[in-house]
Amino acid sequence: MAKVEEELLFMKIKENRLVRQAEALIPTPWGNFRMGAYAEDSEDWMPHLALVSENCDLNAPVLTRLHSECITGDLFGSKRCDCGEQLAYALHKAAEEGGIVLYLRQEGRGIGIINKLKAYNLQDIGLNTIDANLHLGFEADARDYGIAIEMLEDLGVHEIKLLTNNPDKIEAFEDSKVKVIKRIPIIIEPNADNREYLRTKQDFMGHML
Ligand SMILES: Nc1nc2c(ncn2[C@@H]2O[C@H](COP(=O)(O)OP(=O)(O)OP(=O)(O)O)[C@@H](O)[C@H]2O)c(=O)[nH]1
Ligand SMILES: [Zn+2]
Repeated sequence: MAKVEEELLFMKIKENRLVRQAEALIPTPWGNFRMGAYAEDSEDWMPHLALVSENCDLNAPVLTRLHSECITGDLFGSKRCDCGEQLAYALHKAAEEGGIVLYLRQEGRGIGIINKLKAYNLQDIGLNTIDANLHLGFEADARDYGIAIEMLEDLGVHEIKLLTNNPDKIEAFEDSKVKVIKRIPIIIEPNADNREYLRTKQDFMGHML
């Protein structure tokens, strides 16, 4: 690609920033949150969501969770992973001490629900969560956390206490204006169905479990 074309493309990418399209008060079992929906355009049906608890001080270091969508775990309580319980815990902590839960539309570590279901079938015949992704022609983890940084910048957050066990999420903030001043673990008791999955995250993805 010619240099000028490259620069134009770069400018275009930079222009396509997420915009808070709408927001509203959402009372939950854990407490009241303001939910903001972020997308590049208002027709987007899958915007990323920011849930900011009503007691959140955006000027202080904010307890923050980056939660990637997992419809099987978050909505239907699938025991194949720890997502549903992690989401409930994050909302509870955010409501308790003031905080933000970013609900990122990166289902299946960025491969989408159709491919995640295919990956589950491969796991049922012996592949682990990483190899199943690779077998389908994807990266082990196809997520990009730049969206989360954009959302936090929009909210005026400068420092966060990140609720995670995933080193990639911490690394994603290294060159950003938003600084991770602390990591808070989010450990869910394993069950018979997710024990192997959690072990793979620990042994091969560097998760601090
Ligand atoms: N491709 C694929 N995705 C999975 C599988 N199990 C869970 N997921 C997805 O993994 C993602 C879990 O992400 P997060 O809840 O952000 O957590 P994490 O990356 O494990 O890191 P933590 O912050 O430590 O919880 C969700 O998008 C799930 O849909 C699997 O076996 N295969
Ligand atoms: Zn899950």
